[in-house]
Amino acid sequence: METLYPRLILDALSNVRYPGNGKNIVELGMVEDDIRIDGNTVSFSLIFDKPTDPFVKSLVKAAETALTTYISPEVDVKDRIGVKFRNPNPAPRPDNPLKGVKNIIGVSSGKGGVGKSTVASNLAVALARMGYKVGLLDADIFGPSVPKMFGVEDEPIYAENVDGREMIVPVERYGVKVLSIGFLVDRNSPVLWRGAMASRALNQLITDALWGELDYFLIDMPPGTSDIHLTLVQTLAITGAVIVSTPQEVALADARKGLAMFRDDKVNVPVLGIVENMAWFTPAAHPDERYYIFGRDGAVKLAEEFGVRVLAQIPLVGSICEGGDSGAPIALRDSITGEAFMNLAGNLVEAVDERNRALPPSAKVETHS
Ligand SMILES: Nc1ncnc2c1ncn2[C@@H]1O[C@H](COP(=O)(O)OP(=O)(O)OP(=O)(O)O)[C@@H](O)[C@H]1O
Repeated sequence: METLYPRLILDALSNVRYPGNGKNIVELGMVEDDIRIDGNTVSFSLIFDKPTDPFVKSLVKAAETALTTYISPEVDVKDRIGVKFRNPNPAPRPDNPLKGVKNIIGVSSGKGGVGKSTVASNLAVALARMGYKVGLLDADIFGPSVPKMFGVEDEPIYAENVDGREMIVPVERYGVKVLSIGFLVDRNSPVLWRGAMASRALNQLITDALWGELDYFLIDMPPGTSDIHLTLVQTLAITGAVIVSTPQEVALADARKGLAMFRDDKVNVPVLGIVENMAWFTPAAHPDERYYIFGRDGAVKLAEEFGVRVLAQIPLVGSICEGGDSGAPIALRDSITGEAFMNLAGNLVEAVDERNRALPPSAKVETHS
């Protein structure tokens, strides 16, 4: 066998490619400058970014094989390749950034404009009226309407220094702690740009905000299925999802996609139930009459199909819309409609209790970078 020298070793190792980017381990700087040669015996180290690199074992094996194949089968390198990591202890992501929060509920819809924010806002107020500690995060980048529904659009947002970290203080209204993506991302900027900004801004609203102790943390999610949903399930262990739909066919078709997304193996968020909004129209002058203008019981049938609860049927009434516009959700009032949202809150509490008894806590969705 010819005499070994470092260049020969490096030339042989340049045949080993890092899976994924196709570059060889020498040009990637993965071969440490510690090659030792003693007769036929060769030892050196390979440097990986982090211990979680999935290719550590296979690349060590490939490097051994490269030396015995391209130089000589007599090269003695087996079990002599060390492994080092540039970031041996990557800062662990906080497992649950909301330590004091018991239940995280995503309020979602397949289609825009079905009343998801109205339901989320009234549900939050109703839970607070029942005595629970409630937070509401408006994550709907396409139409952040929670600030308007709570009348806090022009409220200044303060930060408080906690242990050297600037923490955002949620606005408190009607017993609910509220923050909205609309506070951070300019509502007049184009949707595309907002999308790019949104994931970071959302993370900030979750991890850099003083949510404190909460029984229920509601998230008004964007309609449909999007990157924002992925960001949320990766940042938070969501207890369960509530799907809002009208009885209309097009809304139901989209709600079905939303249900499938939450149930997907990779997302795996339990669906707590469906809220049928605008279930019927009741004119103010004829409170006993019901007109099924968007169809009848569509969401109820969808719930049956997927084996989930109907958490509430909310009628289409002028006072719900007025409540939203005036910044005072209808659930604050003791009216028939206010009562509908109190019932929804009661049913949700039951569904969450049942879910927590039957299933282990949700886990965040892990992805490989
Ligand atoms: N049950 C209801 N009765 C009367 N008006 C309603 C009802 N539900 C929602 N609305 C009104 O419908 C409009 C849309 O509601 P909302 O903003 O809650 O929908 P959304 O699904 O969150 O929409 P987006 O996807 O744009 O965020 C609002 O003006 C709201 O006041």
